[in-house]
Amino acid sequence: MNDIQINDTTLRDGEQAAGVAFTVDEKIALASFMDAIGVHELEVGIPAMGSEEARAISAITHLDLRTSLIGWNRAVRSDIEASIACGLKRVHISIPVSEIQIAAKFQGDVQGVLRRLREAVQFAVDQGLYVAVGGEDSSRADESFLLDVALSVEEWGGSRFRFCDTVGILDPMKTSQKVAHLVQHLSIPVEMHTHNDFGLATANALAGLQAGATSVNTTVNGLGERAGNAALEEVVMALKQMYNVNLGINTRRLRELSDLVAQASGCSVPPWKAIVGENAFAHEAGIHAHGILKNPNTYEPFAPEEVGWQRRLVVGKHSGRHLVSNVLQQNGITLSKEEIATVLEGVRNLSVKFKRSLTVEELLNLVPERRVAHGIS
Ligand SMILES: CC(=O)SCCNC(=O)CCNC(=O)[C@H](O)C(C)(C)COP(=O)(O)OP(=O)(O)OC[C@H]1O[C@@H](n2cnc3c(N)ncnc32)[C@H](O)[C@@H]1OP(=O)(O)O
Ligand SMILES: O=C(O)CCC(=O)C(=O)O
Repeated sequence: MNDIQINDTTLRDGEQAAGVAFTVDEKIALASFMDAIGVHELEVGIPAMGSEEARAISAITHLDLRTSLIGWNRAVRSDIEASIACGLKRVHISIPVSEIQIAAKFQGDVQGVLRRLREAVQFAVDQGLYVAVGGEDSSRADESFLLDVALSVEEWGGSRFRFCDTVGILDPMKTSQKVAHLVQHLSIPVEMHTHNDFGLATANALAGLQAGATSVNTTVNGLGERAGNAALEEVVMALKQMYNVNLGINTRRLRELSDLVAQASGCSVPPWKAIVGENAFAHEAGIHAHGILKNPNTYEPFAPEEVGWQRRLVVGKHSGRHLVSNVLQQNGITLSKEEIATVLEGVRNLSVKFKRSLTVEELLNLVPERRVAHGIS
């Protein structure tokens, strides 16, 4: 896996999450941040929406960012004209490719769909634009029809073809087979766009990359339609840690970026969220904390600092004596084995009562008074 490009679509598919609406300033701030950390390409939105959306996209095109900017379009000439009016030099043109989509949206008129696509691609190419095409619902499309569409795109001057698992129904094995088939026959790069309806978006995106795709659509925090998309932070860190692919992205700012997107979207990140969740590097359980105190590699796939986090050891219902005595020692208190056992019992009771882990102060309050008062060891 070499020369992989991240094309982040937080500002397009991410914003399509129900209830999410970024302001112009938020779109500018997010684009600038992703540019600053080295994301290669940004799908900045849908110019055909007009008004605020077009204003935000125009503003982003005027920022003179290093990252490439691409706008999302239907296979409609006026959509592409709207992209040009925003100052975009790259357009993504989407076309449904599955029977179910073509039947619902174009009354099953396959030839009409292909005609629309050809006209749109040729118009965009004639305007001197970089043209990428997305096969909407590629995963449910007939495989030979999908390949014919992609080969036609290549012939018409398109520069990239996006394989979309629009409703997130693939698993990594099937993704790999379908994407490998496309890659074998195409000269243009293939891009992955995977949805998380079965929790497999990141796994499928990686399977597609392993099968030869060289670009991948991501969103920060996995934000996006329904259950969301492949998460930027997951794809970037999996590539780095599992496949030794360094994308040149400053991963130390991923958590900060996650916070920005959570704030702008109003969608908070669950504590257990991979890479950026509050608990991603937190340890409470006795056996885990005991291991971590000896060697953090026992229960961490990589150091938290790599993504802008810090390790947290918290005392709670599942903690054991090693962690409790470690925290107490950091506060100048050394207890006997029996005393630790008593404190631990108090920790378990209080954690259940409070339904959370304890603060250090709450832990200290469980220590026999004379010990705290005199710091006796
Ligand atoms: C899988 C995806 O995520 S695709 C991206 C989806 N994103 C969005 O829809 C968000 C932004 N969308 C919008 O603001 C609006 O839908 C617009 C501006 C694009 C179009 O708005 P409207 O003209 O009001 O149409 P509406 O959204 O109700 O219906 C979609 C129309 O686009 C057509 N269409 C859908 N996909 C495509 C396509 N890839 N190429 C050409 N036409 C298409 C539909 O057939 C329908 O056309 P019709 O009006 O002739 O029946
Ligand atoms: O780019 C496309 O063709 C559609 C992308 C998309 O959002 C999807 O298929 O879910």
